This record gives sequence, C-alpha cells and structure tokens, in this order.
Amino acid sequence: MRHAYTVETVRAAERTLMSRLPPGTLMQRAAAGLAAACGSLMHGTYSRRVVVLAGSGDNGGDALYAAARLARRGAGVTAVLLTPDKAHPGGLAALRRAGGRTLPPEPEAADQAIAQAHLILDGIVGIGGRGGLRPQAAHLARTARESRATVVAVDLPSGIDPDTGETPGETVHADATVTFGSYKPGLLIDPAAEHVGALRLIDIGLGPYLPPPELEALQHADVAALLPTPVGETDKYRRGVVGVVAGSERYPGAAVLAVGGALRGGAGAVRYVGPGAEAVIARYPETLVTSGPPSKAGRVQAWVVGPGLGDDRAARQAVAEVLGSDVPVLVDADALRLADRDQIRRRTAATVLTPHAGEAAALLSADRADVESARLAHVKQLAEAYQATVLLKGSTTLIAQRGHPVRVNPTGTAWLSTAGSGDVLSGLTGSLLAAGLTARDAASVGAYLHGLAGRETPVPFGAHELADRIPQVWRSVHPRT
Ligand SMILES: NC(=O)C1=CN([C@@H]2O[C@H](COP(=O)(O)OP(=O)(O)OC[C@H]3O[C@@H](n4cnc5c(N)ncnc54)[C@H](O)[C@@H]3O)[C@@H](O)[C@H]2O)[C@@H](O)CC1
Ligand SMILES: [K+]
Repeated sequence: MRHAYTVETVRAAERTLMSRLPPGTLMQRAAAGLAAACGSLMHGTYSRRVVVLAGSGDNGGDALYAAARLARRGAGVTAVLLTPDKAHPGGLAALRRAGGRTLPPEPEAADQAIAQAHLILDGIVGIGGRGGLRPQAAHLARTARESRATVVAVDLPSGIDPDTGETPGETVHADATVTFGSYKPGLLIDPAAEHVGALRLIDIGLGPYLPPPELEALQHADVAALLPTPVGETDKYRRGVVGVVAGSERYPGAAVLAVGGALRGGAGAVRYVGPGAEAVIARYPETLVTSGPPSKAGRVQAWVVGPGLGDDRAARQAVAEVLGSDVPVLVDADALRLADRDQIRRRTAATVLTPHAGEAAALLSADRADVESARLAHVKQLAEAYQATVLLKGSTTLIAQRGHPVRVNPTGTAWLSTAGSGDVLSGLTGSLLAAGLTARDAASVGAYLHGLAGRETPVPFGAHELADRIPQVWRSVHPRT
C-alpha cells in the first residue's frame, strides 16, 4: 500500500523527528537520497551539466546540498538563485565549497545555462509553496520544460498543490520526482500527478511518526489479498450472485458489456434483468435472464443498476426497486440521474456511486471543470452528501467513503476513456460486491483490475475487449489463482 499525507501531517511528523536528531540531519538525508537518484538518472556524474533552480526555502536547500554532492563527484553545477540574498545559506556555502557557480535569475544567463544542462533540479518550492508559481519562477519552469534536459523535481514539482493535486497556475513538468519522508496526495492525483513523472520516495525516517494516512493507493499485493477465491465446499450462491439491471431497446450493448464485466468479477452467477436479454444470452449463454422487474428476479447478493438504462418509466421503477432492496447496490450512469437522492441516503446496505466528472457535477450542482480541477475535494463531498461509497472515474480514479482514507487508483490509461468502458467497470465492481468484498474494497479492486486491463489490452481497443482481458490481469495480480 502507498500512503500519502498532507503538508500539515508531514510537518508535524518532521517536527517530532527533528527534535530527536542533530540539526540539519533530515535535510542531509533528503539531499543524499536526491543526489543518488540524480546520479543514476544521468548514468554518472563526471562531465554532466546540472542546473539547480533554487528558491529561498528548505526545498532550495535540499537542491543545493544535493547539487554540492554531485559537484564533488565531478558534475559541473550552476545554481540559479531566485532570491539571491535569501538563498539557503548552508546549501549555498556547501555548493560553493564544492566548486559550483551561482547565477541570479536574469533570464538570459539562466536560459542559456538551462539550454545546456543535462539535468535540471527543481528546488523552487516544495511543501511550503502556495498558489501558482510567481512570474520569475514560472518563466524558469517554462524554460526547463522546453529544454532537452531531464527535469527532476525536489519533493514535488513546484507549483502543484501538495494536498489536493490542484494546479492553480504554472507548474514545473518533471520527468522524475524525488519525494522525501512520505508521498503527498498531490503527487498521486491529477491534474498535478500528470507533471510528476517517475516517482521515487526517499525514506528519511518519518515512518514511526506518521498517523493513519489521508490518501492511500493499493498495490498488487493488497489487491491479491482482497480478490475472492472459491474454496473447496462452495456453489454459485455461496460465491455470490450479482444482478445487472442495464441496457434498453436503444442501448442493448450496455447490458452485454456490464454482464461481461460481471462475469469476470468473481461472483458465482450473473442475473440479468431488462430488455437486452436476447443480446446478453447471444454473447454470454451462462447468464440467468429474467424479463420481469428486479423485485421478481430471484435472489441476488448485490445489484448493478444503470448502464444504458434510458429514462422511461420502467427504468425509473427498476432503479427505485433496486435501491429499495437490502443488498449492496452499485449505481451507475442513467441510474445516477434517475435515483431518488433521499432513497440513496436512507439505505442501510452499502451503496456505491460511480460517476464520471460530469455526473459528479450534476449530483453536486457544481461545474464539471471544477470537479476535474479539484477531484479530491469533490469526491469527499459526494461521499458525505450521499452517505455512500463514491468512485469518481477519470484520469485518476478516486474512491471515497466517510471515515476512511480516500483511495486513489494507481492503474489505468487515457485509452480507457472509450464508450462502454464504464459499463464493464460497473459490472466488474458489482460482481466483487456480490462476492463479499466491502463497498470500498470492491470499488478499489474493480478500478485496479479495470485499469490494468486497459494497460494490457492492445490499443486502440473497444470496451468488450477490456472485459475479455480481465482474467489475464487477475492472474497477473494473483498468479496462484
Ligand atoms: N521540514 C523538514 O524537516 C524537511 C524539509 N525538507 C524540505 O523542505 C521543504 C519545505 O521547505 P519550506 O517550508 O522552507 O518551504 P519551501 O521551500 O517549499 O517554500 C518556501 C519558499 O518558497 C517561496 N514560495 C512560496 N510560494 C511560492 C510560489 N507560488 N512561487 C514562488 N515561490 C514561492 C517562499 O517565499 C519561500 O521562500 C520540503 O518540500 C522539503 O523539500 C526536507 O529537507 C526534509 C526535511
Ligand atoms: K520542487
């Protein structure tokens, strides 16, 4: 599991740890890790040209100390000081002792040094930065981006909001980020995460001083431990039956895709309810189909409702019936519009809502662009407002449930934004719910497998190919399945 902590939490842990160590120890630990990472990114240090963009805080200090280490090992180092009279004194002295030279941030000289660099260390701001970069720093960030050098962000790409993943203005675009002590939410959530590049964590000893995280990301081993595995004495009901209410005369394909996802999610059987039965059976003969309303469909352990459902009376009625049941329900697509909001809040069994940014905006009466630029705040707000588990789909999928750290899905690719992809995800996640996972785990594992399937399917792909790919990625996560 990867854990991420907000600035306030990191600073509190750092204070406690620092009080037990000689002054400057943490910065030296950070600088040593950073210098080693830069050395390996440059495949050596001798005759490499390194430019440091140094702000006046401790982030600049980390960068200067690391650059001094590189200079001692043969690199030619130039530091561009954003505020020369306020540069970190210790870091600056160390760099000068090691033979590094400094430049004020005058555009011409700085631009020239950047143009010739092999590696640029972005030490403009770290967790102390607020708001978009100021004009001088913004200019350097743009010049660095346009150069051919490898850009390494110190702790985080300057200009991103470490707590939220928002990018309030110009930011550094890094090829790699070396972060200290712990991950920060902004490194894992878009739009900021897009500018992070390869992410490396340097342990500076904070671990024992950190409380439960604010954000977490499952890794293969976590997902493997959560995947449902049939045991000796079992049958389809004990493995779980998932009911899928999806598709319409107009969109029978959504029914096929949702069932396709559900068949790959570990439930023992999939029951389909709706007007797409013929199309579903033609593709997946193992599906149990029913033509009546969901309440007459027979026993299920979880429902998926919504993909391609349309919005006629029957659809509205089906959504209300499913929400009236006492088993976990996943509400997607059209059902997010049709559902009675109070009925969602009144439910006692688990409810999972799976909106994309546009649907989330409608549920919150907000702007889509605002949801996309501040995903973390909005997913939490949704979970709170609807008293449900919310999976906010998109460039970084987030899963929120009140009282728990938000989860960010680390898998996925922009190729997943294809028609029907969400239908497969809802079927898959509903199946995991029926198999007995909690709402939060089902949503996280569903997003993880779906994202991996997106990465493993040859592109460009159609959504049905994603469903077909799930067994392979399942086995890659859990080889002994
Ligand atoms: N506190 C600690 O124990 C440790 C801190 N470390 C480093 O220290 C950093 C935090 O240092 P600070 O608290 O000094 O803060 P920062 O160095 O992150 O930022 C503060 C400086 O940036 C300037 N600044 C703020 N917003 C700006 C903007 N939008 N555009 C341009 N300049 C801006 C401020 O004027 C100030 O000079 C961490 O990110 C990390 O790199 C590491 O050395 C590890 C240990
Ligand atoms: K930085």
